Amino acid sequence: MAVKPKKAPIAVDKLTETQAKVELVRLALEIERHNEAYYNEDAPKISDAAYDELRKRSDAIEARFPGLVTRDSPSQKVGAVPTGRFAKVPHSVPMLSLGNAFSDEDVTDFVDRVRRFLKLGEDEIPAIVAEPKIDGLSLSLRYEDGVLVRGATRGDGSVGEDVTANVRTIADIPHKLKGRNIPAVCEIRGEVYMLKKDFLALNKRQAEAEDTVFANPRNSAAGSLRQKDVSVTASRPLKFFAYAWGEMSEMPAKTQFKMIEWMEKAGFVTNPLTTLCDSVEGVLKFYRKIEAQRAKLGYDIDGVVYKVDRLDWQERLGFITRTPRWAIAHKFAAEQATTVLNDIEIQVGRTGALTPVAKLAPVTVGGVVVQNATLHNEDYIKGIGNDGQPIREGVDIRVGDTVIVQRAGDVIPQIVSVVLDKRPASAKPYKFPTVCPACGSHAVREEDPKTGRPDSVRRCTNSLACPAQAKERLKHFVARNAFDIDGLGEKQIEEFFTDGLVMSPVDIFTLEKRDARSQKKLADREGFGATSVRNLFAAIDARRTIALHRFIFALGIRHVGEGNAKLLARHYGTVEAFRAAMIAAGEGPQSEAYQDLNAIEGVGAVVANALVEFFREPHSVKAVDDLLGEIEVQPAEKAKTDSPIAGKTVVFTGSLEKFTREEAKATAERLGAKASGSVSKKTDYVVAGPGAGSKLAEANKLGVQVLTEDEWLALVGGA
Ligand SMILES: NC(=O)c1ccc[n+]([C@@H]2O[C@H](COP(=O)([O-])OP(=O)(O)OC[C@H]3O[C@@H](n4cnc5c(N)ncnc54)[C@H](O)[C@@H]3O)[C@@H](O)[C@H]2O)c1
Ligand SMILES: [Zn+2]
Repeated sequence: MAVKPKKAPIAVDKLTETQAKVELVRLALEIERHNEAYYNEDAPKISDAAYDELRKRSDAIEARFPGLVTRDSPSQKVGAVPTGRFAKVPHSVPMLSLGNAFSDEDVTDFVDRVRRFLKLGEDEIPAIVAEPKIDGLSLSLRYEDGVLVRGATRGDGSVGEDVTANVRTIADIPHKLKGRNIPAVCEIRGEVYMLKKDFLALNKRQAEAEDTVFANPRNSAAGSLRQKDVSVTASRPLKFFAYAWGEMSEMPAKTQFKMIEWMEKAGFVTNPLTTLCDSVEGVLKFYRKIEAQRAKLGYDIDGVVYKVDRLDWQERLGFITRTPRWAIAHKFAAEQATTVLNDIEIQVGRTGALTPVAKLAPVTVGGVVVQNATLHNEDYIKGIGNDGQPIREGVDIRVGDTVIVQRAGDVIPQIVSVVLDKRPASAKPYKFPTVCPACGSHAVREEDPKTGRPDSVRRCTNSLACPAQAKERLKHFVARNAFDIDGLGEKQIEEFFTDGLVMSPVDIFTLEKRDARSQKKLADREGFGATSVRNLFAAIDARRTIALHRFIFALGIRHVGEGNAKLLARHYGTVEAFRAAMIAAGEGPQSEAYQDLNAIEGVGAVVANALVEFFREPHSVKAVDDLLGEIEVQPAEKAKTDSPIAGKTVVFTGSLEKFTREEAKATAERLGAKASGSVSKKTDYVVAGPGAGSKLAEANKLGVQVLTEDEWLALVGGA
């Protein structure tokens, strides 16, 4: 792909009014495009820092030519207009953004502005509440008579999306407010976020199942909350901090700080770092303390928010278009650094995917030395995103390039841009290999049946004999959620595989026998000893009995992640039934076995085809059978087919009091029913607890049978 070197933009103070007008329109369109990707698709195309640059330029031009500001200007708007995916909810009190401070001086200016506006005397110091700025998405929760009735996203500030059902699955969010004297109407606002460790684990599971992986915890939280299928949201580890409010029929307190204390009493989780400060020095001290703790906090924050404590003063200060005058966000500097790309290395994964990794000249980014960065795939290097649209403005990445690396939280470092001015004349576009570096077989990009475009991933076609794939499959086999053998991790597999000791899963279980006969004892190896070998054999023996779902997951079949493995285990019950069904399904899509497999709720054609493909291969079946000769697979508890609710679809709604939603769903599934998040004509029962709203109404409209919690318990036999 030809790369047009970018022209440096004209400095703001050199623009003519006509140029400024054109530039503002161009910037507005570009910002709008990024807003759409960020807020509505949860998949930003550029870094936050690059986005903020666009906005800063737009703001600077507007500051020079105030006559050019229009109602459509980015400086006048919040977020993005919601998509049609969810019902729309007008906010009775708008949900705004925050002004930014980037330096200590900006903070001093903010406090001075507040003082001037309020005409405070020299000795009158406005107390300020400092709160970490959680990097998630804001949410408004409406309680009527203490009962949660609606959850809505910010949207464009005046209209948000109705995510009530999704919100009810978040454990931090009370369905009922605690305490007496709860105002009749309370709108509590705060941030939905995901812990960094939960985000990493989720991405790992998503990658294993070849499902969407998220760029950072914020996108992951936003993408998880904004799901049409509520059970998907329920399965995601979302959390919530309360820090603000919208419509309140009465105010329970007179200051910001006391309001937060009240929210905590009412049953919300509030951020424990929140601090009441009495001077500019105080807030700046807090800022530095939080900045130092940032990497150690369990969640991502992108700054500190300062708010005037007295609510009567907040009221007087009011708003300027999209931001309050009584608050400001003091942002942290982006965790970016410039370095040189020395090489691109291709790694071959368990399913044959060729993944390029950037080898960087070591550089410290946000306190951590970075030497590798992900390059995702071939198109990414060329400057093309997953949707076929340009990324980094279409600039490709070449060995020898000077690049800007970004590390957000614990996320794998990424290359956000290339410094074209520093590109060596000799740098050539990267040629992605078309053969596997591990085995020399052809590596191809299959066509994605959904889009008709080539899949973004190039794969080695030699799935059986490719040593790289075999080794990665073994690593997967012993992983934590698979066989999880103590003392046999990636490092040992790497070693045993290279030495020909363990080439296939069964070899793990014959290791002790073979070692007894061998001249070269394991105990004599570097780094091993009699005790560690004894422990290793004991750990292997402990796994000779394994749960069916772990066994299925351990096989490392494409698209079969932990969730699917559980569904399959529950459906087939025993390893014999599973094996027989998979082989029978290989007879073709018309076969009864295939139809049965494809009909398992949550499985679908992609997974079914991957399973069939695996079991069609005699070598895979042999590997499975060899393994079964050495181990015992425990049967799974099969979903019942003779229960009164077998085959029915059930929806739980309202704040359940006799059991948790998770329990109720598990019971339903165990008894062979499907728990769904939304009511339709296909719903058989709606189980409604107190405060049930739109779903109950929908059920009544469609004539779906509605049960109380007690009636449900009677139906399932108190199970
Ligand atoms: N990369 C991209 O393409 C892209 C596109 C759009 C926006 N963005 C990023 O989004 C941000 C701008 O978006 P914004 O308008 O939502 O503003 P913002 O994130 O800068 O500030 C407002 C938000 O802060 C949040 N917040 C967290 N803790 C808070 C607290 N204690 N008190 C009050 N609010 C708190 C709220 O959700 C609130 O809506 C920037 O960081 C920008 O870089 C990036
Ligand atoms: Zn290969």
